[in-house]
Amino acid sequence: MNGLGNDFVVLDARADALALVPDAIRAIADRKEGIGCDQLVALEPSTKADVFMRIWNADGGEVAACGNAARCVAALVAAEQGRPQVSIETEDQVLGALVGSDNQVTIDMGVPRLAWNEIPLAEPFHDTRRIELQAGPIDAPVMHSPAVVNVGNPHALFFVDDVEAIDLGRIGSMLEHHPLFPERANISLVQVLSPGHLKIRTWERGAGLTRACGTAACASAVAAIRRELTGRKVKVSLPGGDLVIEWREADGHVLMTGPYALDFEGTLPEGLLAGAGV
Ligand SMILES: N[C@@H](CCC[C@H](N)C(=O)O)C(=O)O
Repeated sequence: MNGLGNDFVVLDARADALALVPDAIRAIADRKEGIGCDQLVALEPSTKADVFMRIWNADGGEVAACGNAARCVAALVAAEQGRPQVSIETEDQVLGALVGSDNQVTIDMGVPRLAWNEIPLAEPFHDTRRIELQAGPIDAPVMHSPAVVNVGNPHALFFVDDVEAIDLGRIGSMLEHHPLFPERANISLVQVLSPGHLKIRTWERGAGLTRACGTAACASAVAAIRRELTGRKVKVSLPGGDLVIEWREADGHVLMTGPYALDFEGTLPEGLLAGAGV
């Protein structure tokens, strides 16, 4: 499946438990030898929600949130259950979802975490709207003072004049592994096009440059709203398409709305996992 080009292999492990080791995940995610995806997702039984969604990045590391995959999984479960409202448990929280008849899915991503130790950062910062971090030559940093937000996973958001002018592919890994981020971080460039419209590009932790990152869109909107650059509802344009993000005033929840797509349905090719330790 994919959400705006952020692609996933979704495995149904509800009847038969899966024991995937990182080598197996990397083998499936490999774009040359395997199926190829940004994230691998397993559907598991849940006692708290309609389904449990386990998520691994292409590098084999397990993570607690994936906005685009949540829309895809919500659409699958809603079709199975024959109702538009479903819930998804993750390692982080239970997400509510509403699947529309127009291919659009809204996910309630919960309340963003903003304190330095919730991101987490390696050292205290009182104001996470802007933290001290410079990227580029010391005397002329091209990127500096990112906002940081956790929406189930850690994000650093660099506000820039033009997201296309920076070679994110070159500096993304270095920023992802910056010592300020003890759990590493997803790195985004954010451009304010208008008070209702952001444009972003994201280097994903454990996956690299992506066509779209749902949690990055949520984190970017939260950061822009905290800096009073936009209203509480914004369109976020990503290389793969658009999402609408609302940070609801009443309860502080972030709502993400966007499409999903089913690319292919079948079984894993035989031999793909041979020698991968499954
Ligand atoms: N593609 C996802 C985010 C996947 C996890 C992320 N790379 C992390 O390590 O936290 C999305 O759409 O949110």
